[in-house]
Amino acid sequence: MLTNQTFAFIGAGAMAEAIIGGLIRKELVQPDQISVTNHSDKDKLLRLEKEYGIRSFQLKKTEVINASVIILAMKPKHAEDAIHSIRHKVSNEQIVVSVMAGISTMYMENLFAIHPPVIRAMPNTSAKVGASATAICLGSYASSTDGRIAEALFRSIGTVTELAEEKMDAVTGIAGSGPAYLYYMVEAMEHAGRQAGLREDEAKELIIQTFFGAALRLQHTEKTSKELYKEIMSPAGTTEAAFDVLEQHQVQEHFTAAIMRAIERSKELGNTTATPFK
Ligand SMILES: NC(=O)C1=CN([C@@H]2O[C@H](COP(=O)(O)OP(=O)(O)OC[C@H]3O[C@@H](n4cnc5c(N)ncnc54)[C@H](O)[C@@H]3O)[C@@H](O)[C@H]2O)C=CC1
Ligand SMILES: O=C(O)[C@@H]1CCC=N1
Repeated sequence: MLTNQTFAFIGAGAMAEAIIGGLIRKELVQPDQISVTNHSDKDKLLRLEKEYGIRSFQLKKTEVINASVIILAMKPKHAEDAIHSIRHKVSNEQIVVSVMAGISTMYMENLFAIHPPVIRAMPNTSAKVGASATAICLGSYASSTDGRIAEALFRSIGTVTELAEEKMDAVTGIAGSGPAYLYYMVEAMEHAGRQAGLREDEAKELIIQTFFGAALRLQHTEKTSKELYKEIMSPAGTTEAAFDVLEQHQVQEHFTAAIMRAIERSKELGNTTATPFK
């Protein structure tokens, strides 16, 4: 499904690179199927060309963007400017895939001069190692074939769930931002390891396997998350001692509130009013 497609990334930041890196690593897409541009950082484009063997291009010099799939990977606040700058370079035969947090398919559709199929996606940076949890939803002009192409793109870098658009903000707060919460917890484990005398490399190996093991266990059991952590707690043991501190500081309540704030922020990012193309 991907062998006949070509991909142009508009935006060459962390997320674009994670997707490009993942695609190339899986070898389902060849480097010559991928091109990339950004706003102004030529050095970054040169590095991407060198590291991944892909091609970079300048929007100004290009009439129609030369790709069957165009991936919008700029910050949400740049969505309007970016779409304005490409709207005459896109045809209805090209699929526009956006990974921007909060930005709705209708908002993007209104900014184009024509009606290209638009697909909103929310991947995460684990794409780089082929393990993103991505959700996608289809805009009003996207056909099921367009959806299958987008699904194949993201399936090559992890799992894909197709959802109703109103669920995309929840996905963004949980899975888009999700790896950051886990890395923050890893950082806490690293701090504790250091304080307790573990070398950095020793701690790292233990922490990574602990995360891997917990994820695998979760995947292969019917037990709830509560049952799983209760299973680890011996009466008056070490885990219970740790949970006493977590509960004393209401860590879970605060964590839930933090994730709800991310979901709310995704909605806020989408609450921009753009000037529709006339
Ligand atoms: N970083 C992450 O973990 C995730 C990010 N996203 C979404 O991906 C998008 C990009 O995020 P990051 O890669 O983190 O941002 P970033 O700031 O690292 O990269 C943004 C890129 O867009 C380019 N850009 C801005 N305006 C442009 C224009 N008019 N034309 C061409 N290029 C333009 C910039 O030059 C830069 O290369 C955001 O909308 C974000 O919501 C989605 C899921 C996860
Ligand atoms: O922080 C952000 O806005 C982006 C969206 C999801 C992950 N990173």
